Amino acid sequence: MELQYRLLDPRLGRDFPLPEYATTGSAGLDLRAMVDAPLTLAPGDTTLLPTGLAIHIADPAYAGLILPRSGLGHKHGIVLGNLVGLIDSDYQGQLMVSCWNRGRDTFTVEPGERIAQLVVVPVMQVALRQVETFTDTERGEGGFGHSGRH
Ligand SMILES: O=c1ccn([C@H]2C[C@H](O)[C@@H](COP(=O)(O)OP(=O)(O)OP(=O)(O)O)O2)c(=O)[nH]1
Ligand SMILES: [Mg+2]
Repeated sequence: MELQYRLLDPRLGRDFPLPEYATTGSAGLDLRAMVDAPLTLAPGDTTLLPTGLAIHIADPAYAGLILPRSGLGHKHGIVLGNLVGLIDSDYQGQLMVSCWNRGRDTFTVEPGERIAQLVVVPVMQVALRQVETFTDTERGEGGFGHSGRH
């Protein structure tokens, strides 16, 4: 599908590549930290990073998810302050990345660095209908380890 975007930072597409799928099978588009200068993130700190990009998904049957990059998350402890960012289909503002250094070392975010990734996923909006009881299932209300560990 086509996704409309607006460039909010002139460096995108000039000094830094526009978001693109790295391979034909990639699910995510990398988002860049469009900070003016290197930004130091002490262990435990969280900062909101601009991406220089706005998207308008438009169709309520889709949403965007902002996810960590696995290399940054695993090796450097750089994940998202909100764990996962949810981008509504009617959101037209700048995509922002809540960047959390959950690691033990200081991390410096460089201008234009790929800091997170955007995945567009199908979504189903539901019609809520209140009932008094549900049709029985094998699981019923069992959860949270109810089926054991192994
Ligand atoms: O990582 C994120 C998460 C959200 N957003 C934007 C897009 C999203 O559509 C909007 C609202 O997000 P959400 O509904 O998760 O936040 P909220 O705290 O409920 O804010 P609101 O009251 O604006 O819905 O903020 C981002 O840019 N980055
Ligand atoms: Mg909300």
